[in-house]
Formats: sequence, structure tokens, C-alpha cells
Amino acid sequence: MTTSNRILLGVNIDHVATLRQARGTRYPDPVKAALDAEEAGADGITVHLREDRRHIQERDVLLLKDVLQTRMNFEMGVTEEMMAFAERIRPAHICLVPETRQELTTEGGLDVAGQEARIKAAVDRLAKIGCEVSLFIDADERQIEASKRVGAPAIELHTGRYADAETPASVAEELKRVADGVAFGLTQGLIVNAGHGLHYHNVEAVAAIKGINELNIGHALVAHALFVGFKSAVAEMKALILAAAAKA
Ligand SMILES: CC(=O)[C@@H](O)[C@H](O)COP(=O)(O)O
Ligand SMILES: NCC(=O)COP(=O)(O)O
Repeated sequence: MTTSNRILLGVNIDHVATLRQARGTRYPDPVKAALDAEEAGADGITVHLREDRRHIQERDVLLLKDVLQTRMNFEMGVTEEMMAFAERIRPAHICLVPETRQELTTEGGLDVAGQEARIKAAVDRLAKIGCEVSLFIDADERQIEASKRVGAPAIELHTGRYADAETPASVAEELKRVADGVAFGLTQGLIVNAGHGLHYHNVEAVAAIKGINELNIGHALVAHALFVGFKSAVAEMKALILAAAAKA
């Protein structure tokens, strides 16, 4: 069981690409953002190639594969198109996520328990090309147990409900749900990551949960970068989470 306070920061650059796609320009380039993030202390770079290509494009993923000094965490839906693309580019890490074309953002976790055979086939297929697969799931024991059964070495707990909670009681309840999920995941021998909707004002409590391997953060970093620059935004976030983890 991992109980060290070392916690990694995966920087999600999707929404740098959102700004580029809004006008169909060549800027801002998410590849430049990734390199700046690495210089500022990112431990990895996360990208989500959505079926509708609303932000990240194949071009971004192919370039990142060649230039990253850290590692790519490639988020994808479980579709034949994405499986074939992953086999072509062979990222070090793949996170399987649920995807609905019309959603504003990833609304819930992958229902691993409800489709074990399909997810196991995907995990097995990706393991054959050397990818470490994680499953983006809700902090729910049933989903965590199913993730273990399908052979995924890692899970990423969806922190969106915590981020969206509005009252002190619901924030505390959602934080506890995440903390319990982390503890349960560790008892199952899984690597436990977390992310979604984390920002400068809510990240510390999550970073203080013992045993989390990595936090994946994107939207808030890109938003803050408008005012302070990408490197400073990443460095500030990294300092916050390391300080919170060290204090815990
Ligand atoms: C899976 C996840 O939580 C994020 O990567 C998120 O999908 C970012 O992209 P969207 O904001 O397009 O959902
Ligand atoms: N998997 C979560 C992620 O990569 C970042 O999500 P967000 O910070 O953009 O909400």
C-alpha cells in the first residue's frame, strides 16, 4: 500500500486546444503549453482525444509523443477508432473514460461494473502494447472492485462531484467519498489517481488525502494561465499540492 506523501501533477492541456479550435487558428499551441508545463514541474501531460475532436487533435497527440520529456496520459473513450489509434501511437499511460458527444465535460465515471467483459477486453488489448491502463471511475466500491477484476493496474477517481458541491456539508460528504475511494483502491492493490474540476481553491483537501499517486488538472490551470502565464500557473498549482500533501 502506498502511503507516501509524494503526489504527482498531471497537467491536462485540452483547453489550450479549446481556445485554438474556437477560431481554427494555429495558436495557442497545446504542444508549447505541454513543454512549458514540463519546465514548470509537471510530472506528466494529459490529453483527451474526444470523438468529436472539440479540442485535442490527432496532430497534437502525434507531436506530443515525440517531444514530451515526461510521459503522456492519453484519455480516450472505449471505441474501435480510439483503440486502433492507441495501438498506433502506444502512449505510456491510457485512461479509459466515458464519453457522450453532447456533454459539456465528462459527467460521470466509466461504468466498469456494468460492462466488465468489454472493459476487460480493452484493458487486455492495451496491455499487450505495453500501456499502463487506468479507468476513470466514480469513487464507488462496486466500480473499484470491478476495475480490479478487469485487470487495470490503476484507477482515476472522478472528483467532479466534490468540485461541484456547494454547501460545507456536501463538500465534506463528497471529499469523504473520494478519501474512502482512495483507501479502498489501495486495499485492492491499485494505483489511485484523481481529477476533474480541481482548482486553486479546492485542491488542497484532495492533495492531503494519503495515498493518491497523481492529480490530473486542466481547466483551472488554463484559466489561471491567462493572467499569470502557463509556467507560473503550473508552478503555483504544484507548490499548493506539494505543501498540502506535506502537511497531511
Ligand atoms: C476525463 C476528464 O475528466 C478530463 O480529461 C476531461 O474530459 C477534460 O476534457 P473535457 O473538459 O472535454 O471533458
Ligand atoms: N481527468 C481529469 C483531467 O484530466 C482534468 O480535468 P479538468 O481539471 O480539466 O476538469
